[in-house]
Amino acid sequence: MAVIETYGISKIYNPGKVPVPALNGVNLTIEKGEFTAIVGPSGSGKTTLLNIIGGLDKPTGGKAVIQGTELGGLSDRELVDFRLHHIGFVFQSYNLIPVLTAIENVSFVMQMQGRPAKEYHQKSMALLKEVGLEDKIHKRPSELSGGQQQRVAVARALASKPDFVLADEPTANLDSVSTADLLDMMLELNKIEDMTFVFSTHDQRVIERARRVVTLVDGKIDKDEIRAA
Ligand SMILES: Nc1ncnc2c1ncn2[C@@H]1O[C@H](COP(=O)(O)OP(=O)(O)OP(=O)(O)O)[C@@H](O)[C@H]1O
Repeated sequence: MAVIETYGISKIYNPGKVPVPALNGVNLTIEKGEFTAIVGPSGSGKTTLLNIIGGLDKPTGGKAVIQGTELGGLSDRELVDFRLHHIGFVFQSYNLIPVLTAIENVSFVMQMQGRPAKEYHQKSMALLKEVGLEDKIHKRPSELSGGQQQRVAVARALASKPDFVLADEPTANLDSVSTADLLDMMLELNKIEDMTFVFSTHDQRVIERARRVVTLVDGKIDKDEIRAA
């Protein structure tokens, strides 16, 4: 079963009198274990598509199916619960909780899922080790570099044992060394854990390392390239 399927997704924003078309008939299937970049010019619909796949926004037409569940068939409450258990989110601005330490930020999702304290503490330690931050577990976000904060964000995304990780411009605020390190880490998690990653990016160095590159132009898929591993 595919992890992500979209069928004829369209999205028209209606902020004022003039409707703004953002997506126009997007059909996309992403299988488990893919490492896919969504690219395209500014305004081509990348964030809108990721928000719809992540159940953060609803399409005007068409449907998004995640691991066999059609998101449009869920109530708002069910959708919140579905996101918590099925999708890991990474944002360009990291979105860590400032007053919590690295380990508390990672544990938070598992606490919300109602997992026992012992389990989430051990799991958070293991995840922070996996992203190379075992010596920073008690640091708050303000005490970490941008690259380190984004590593915590990836560890947090993985904590929910998601079906896939969705990342909107994850390297937008990182320097080139941190970008390369983050990509190495994501590729390693992809290889070792078969974790599916879908991310939007403008960064050519990130695009070069994707295994599949889906290009959006004016809200439509213009190109879909699969690269040899
Ligand atoms: N909340 C909104 N209200 C109105 N129009 C919006 C809204 N969000 C996005 N749009 C419009 O929808 C279109 C697609 O925007 P989107 O942010 O998905 O593109 P993008 O490819 O992610 O762009 P960027 O690379 O600049 O982040 C654009 O024309 C944008 O102005």
